[in-house]
Amino acid sequence: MASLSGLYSSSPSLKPTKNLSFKALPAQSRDSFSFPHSSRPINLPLNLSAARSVARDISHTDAKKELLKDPDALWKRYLDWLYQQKDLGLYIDVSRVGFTDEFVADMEHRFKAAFKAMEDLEKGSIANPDEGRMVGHYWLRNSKLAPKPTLKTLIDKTLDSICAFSDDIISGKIKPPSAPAGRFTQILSVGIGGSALGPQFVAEALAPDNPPLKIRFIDNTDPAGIDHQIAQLGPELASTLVIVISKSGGTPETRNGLLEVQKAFREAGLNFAKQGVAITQENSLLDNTARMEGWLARFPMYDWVGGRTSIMSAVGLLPAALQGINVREMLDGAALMDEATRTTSIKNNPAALLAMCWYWASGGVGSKDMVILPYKDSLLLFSRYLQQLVMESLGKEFDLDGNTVNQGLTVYGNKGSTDQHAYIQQLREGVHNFFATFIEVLRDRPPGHDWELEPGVTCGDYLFGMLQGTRSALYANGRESISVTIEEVTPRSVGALIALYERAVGLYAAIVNINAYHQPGVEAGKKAAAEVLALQKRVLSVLNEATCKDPVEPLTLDAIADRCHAPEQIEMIYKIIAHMSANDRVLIAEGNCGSPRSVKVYLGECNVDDLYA
Ligand SMILES: O=P(O)(O)OC[C@H]1O[C@](O)(CO)[C@@H](O)[C@@H]1O
Repeated sequence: MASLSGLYSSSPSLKPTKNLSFKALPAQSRDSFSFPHSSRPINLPLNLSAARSVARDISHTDAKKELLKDPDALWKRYLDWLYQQKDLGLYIDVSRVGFTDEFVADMEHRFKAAFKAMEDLEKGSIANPDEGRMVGHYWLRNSKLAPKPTLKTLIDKTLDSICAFSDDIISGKIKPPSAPAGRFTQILSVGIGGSALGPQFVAEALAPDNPPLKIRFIDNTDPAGIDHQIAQLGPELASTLVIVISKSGGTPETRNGLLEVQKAFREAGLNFAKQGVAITQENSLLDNTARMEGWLARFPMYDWVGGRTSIMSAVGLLPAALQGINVREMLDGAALMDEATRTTSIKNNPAALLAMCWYWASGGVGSKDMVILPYKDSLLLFSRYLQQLVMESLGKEFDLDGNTVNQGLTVYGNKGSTDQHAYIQQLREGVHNFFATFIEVLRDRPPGHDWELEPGVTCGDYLFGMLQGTRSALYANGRESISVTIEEVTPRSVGALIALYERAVGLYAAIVNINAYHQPGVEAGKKAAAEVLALQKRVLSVLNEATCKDPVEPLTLDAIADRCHAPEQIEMIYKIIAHMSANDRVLIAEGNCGSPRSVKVYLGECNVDDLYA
């Protein structure tokens, strides 16, 4: 299983033939809302080296105490640093982060190079040197930026074809072959990592209550999870559009999800190909499979777009469009934010502001975690989305010069005020190893739906109060926070939020001198998983041989490891046998499972074909 070739063929690779037991192993009005800018900085006596100190705690600084004692000074700091992007109705408040003027001056210097690197990236430089790739997600929302006319055409044509296809699906012009309703009603999205998190976030944030097609996801190789999704579809499988998403086209979890779904289609007497859509790079295994099997449609992923920044490619746009989400608005929001984040002054660049605060709060070495707290249910998955964007981009062992740096920035969070009843206790009073980002949404409900549940107070006022209260309570105890405010959750604001964080990650990576666009660490786990499955095949083959003897020769774990030429893998062999046993596979184990050395194993029956395979 070390090689991924043949992944998309549907022949089962392991052929257990009989069950056995080796049981029980322990198992407002937008126009009227604007903030003024003041230009009076507050001098906080903290410096860059203090920022780099892991143990730094602003509650112990005189400056912090001064600010707390002096609401006017804090208000001035607020006004001085408040960022607003009027067209997007987006605001960023960094006043509750304790950076100093000296720190900002030092950062201005560092950001010069970062802005230049970003400019070069947008012009098509090989910004991902380890993989020799350009990094072009910014072109997706402004194709004029693409460094070659052919790329521009490709981006534009793909967007047009996504919109046309989804219109045809929604209108029923393209019908499922055997659905009584005559229209596709469901989407089953199969993909993992960047090929799932973006579509999941967008669906949760933006899908209308009654979308033209409802979406569900298979984003793992958990058989029970897959069964659950298929079972939930029930007879609607016949009107389900299955979108298989994989940039590489060779990710095992996605391959497995596809094979499981194809099996369900066969069992239901349905023709999968007529309901299958692939989003992948040209000529990938998935692409070739889809082409050869004659799937309903194929959409391209590009070499120059990374999985975790693929939300504005077909990966995010097709599922969104099919749910009735205005994808062009989402792209416009992102494009506007891209423009805003090209400014080369930190104070006027929202992404640079974020990156600077991350650097300050985490000492530029990830010494504090970033807790993302959107106070809006529909933004629940934002922190999960950002987890991959930030951690897969910034979590790197080496810098661009080959020095060991073990960089990163840990991201977690769910939503407020829900989390106030879970872990905010520790954030306020416990170990001081984080900084918070509040995401505030001004509009509580669509106009005309609000009511006062007590005189002068709405449900949304409570949510607002909880956010502001938590922000104040954290600050009063020396815990720093950033607040990002949007007016409403719309395709534009969601596009803008995504673009904001994409740019912040890119800038931060540049100031700490790492490659944000590769993920070498993920490969080690994938390789090791492939090795485990290869070992399992060897174990089965060895056991089969012993089972085919007359009389059957039960084997100890040592004997199995020996015959697999893998004595150093005895623990893994034990785990493989235990796992197969727990799943009623063909093993017969004698002895005491609790004491592995006493166990002897053989198969339920000899498979002669496998002997000569
Ligand atoms: O889209 P693919 O190629 O299936 O990859 C899925 C995910 O796997 C990763 O490569 C990490 O395993 C992510 O970067 C990516 O988003």
